[in-house]
Amino acid sequence: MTALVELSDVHVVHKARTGGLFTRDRVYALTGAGLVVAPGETVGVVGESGCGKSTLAKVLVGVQRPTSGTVSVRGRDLWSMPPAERRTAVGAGTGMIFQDPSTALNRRLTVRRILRDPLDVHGRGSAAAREERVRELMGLVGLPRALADALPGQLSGGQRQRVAVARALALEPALVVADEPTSALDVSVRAQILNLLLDLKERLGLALVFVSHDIQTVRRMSDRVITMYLGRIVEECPAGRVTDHARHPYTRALFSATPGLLDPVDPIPLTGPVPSATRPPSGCPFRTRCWRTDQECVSVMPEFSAASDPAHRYRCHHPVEEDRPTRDLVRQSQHPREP
Ligand SMILES: Nc1ncnc2c1ncn2[C@@H]1O[C@H](COP(=O)(O)OP(=O)(O)OP(=O)(O)O)[C@@H](O)[C@H]1O
Repeated sequence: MTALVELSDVHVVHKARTGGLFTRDRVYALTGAGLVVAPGETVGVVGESGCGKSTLAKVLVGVQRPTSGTVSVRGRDLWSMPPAERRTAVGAGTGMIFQDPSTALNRRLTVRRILRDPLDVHGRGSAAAREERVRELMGLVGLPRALADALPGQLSGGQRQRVAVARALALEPALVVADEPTSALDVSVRAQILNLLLDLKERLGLALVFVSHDIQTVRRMSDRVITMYLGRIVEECPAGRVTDHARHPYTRALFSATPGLLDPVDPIPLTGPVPSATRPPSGCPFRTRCWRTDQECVSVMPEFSAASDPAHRYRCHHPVEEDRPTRDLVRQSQHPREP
C-alpha cells in the first residue's frame, strides 16, 4: 500500500493528570501503534472512551509529537524535518475537524477571517487569490456567501461545523482527520455533515480518518476499521467484514452492542471496567474483560496475526473463528474461562 501517512511503533506517554504535581504516574495513551493511511481511503477508529482514539488522530496530523516511534508523511520522517518544513508538510498535507465547532472556532473572528487565517499564515497566493479561495471554500461546504461576515455565534451548529470543515480544507490537504465531528450536533444535521464529508472525499480524493463512538456510522463511512483498546491497535479489518468476521473478541463485542446490526442478537457483555491506562494489565490488555482468557493471555502480549483477507489483522491468542456467528459468542461469553 502506498503510504500517505505511516506510523511506526508510535508511543505517546503523558504524565498522569491525577496524583499531584510531582506524580511519577504515567498514562500510556498510545502504545506501539503502527498504521498506514493510503491516499483516498477512509479509516474509521473505534473503541471505548480513553482508549487513545484522539491521541492517534492528533499524531496523524502532527498535532501531537510521539514520545517515541516515527511518523512519516509521504515517506519523510515528520519530526526530523526542520520546523518550517514540518509546518508545511503537516499544514499543507493534513487538516483536523474537532468534535465541537463552538469551541474549535474563534468566536471573535468572522467566517472570512477564520478561513483566510491558514492561507495568510502559509502565505498562499496574492490577497485577491486568498479572497477567491475563501469564496471557493464556502461553496465547497455549501455555505451561502452572505455568511462570510458572520461570527460563529450567529451560525447554527451545522453551519459552524461546515466552517470547521472548510478551514480543514483550506490548504488542500491530502488527509483530513475528523474526531467525533457530529457528536455535538443535533441529530437532524448529523447526516448532512457526514454526507458532506463523504462527498468532499470523493470530489477532492481525500483520505479521511474518522473517529467516533457511533460504531454503525464508522462502519458505513469507512473502508477499513481500526479497533483500539487501552492505547493499542488490536484489530484492523475491512469495514465490510467487521460485523460478522472480526477475529478480536473486543471488536465482536463492540459491534454486537450496536442496535440494528445483528438482528436480533443480545450484546456480548463486557464485564468490569476498562483497566487504568496508568497501570495496564500484563499480557493482553483486554484479558481482564475477555471470556476467552487463559494463562497465555495473562503473561504474553499477542503479536499481530493475519486473517485470510490480507487487509485484516488482529492481536489475539484465541481469536474468534472467522465465520463464527456473533450469536454463538453471546452464549459463550456468558460462561467465561477462568485464567
Ligand atoms: N495531555 C494529557 N495528559 C494526561 N493524560 C492524557 C492527556 N491527553 C490524553 N490523556 C489520557 O490518555 C488516554 C487516551 O486519551 P484519548 O483522548 O486519546 O482517548 P479517546 O479514546 O479519544 O477518548 P474519548 O473517546 O473519551 O475522547 C486517556 O487515558 C486520557 O485521559
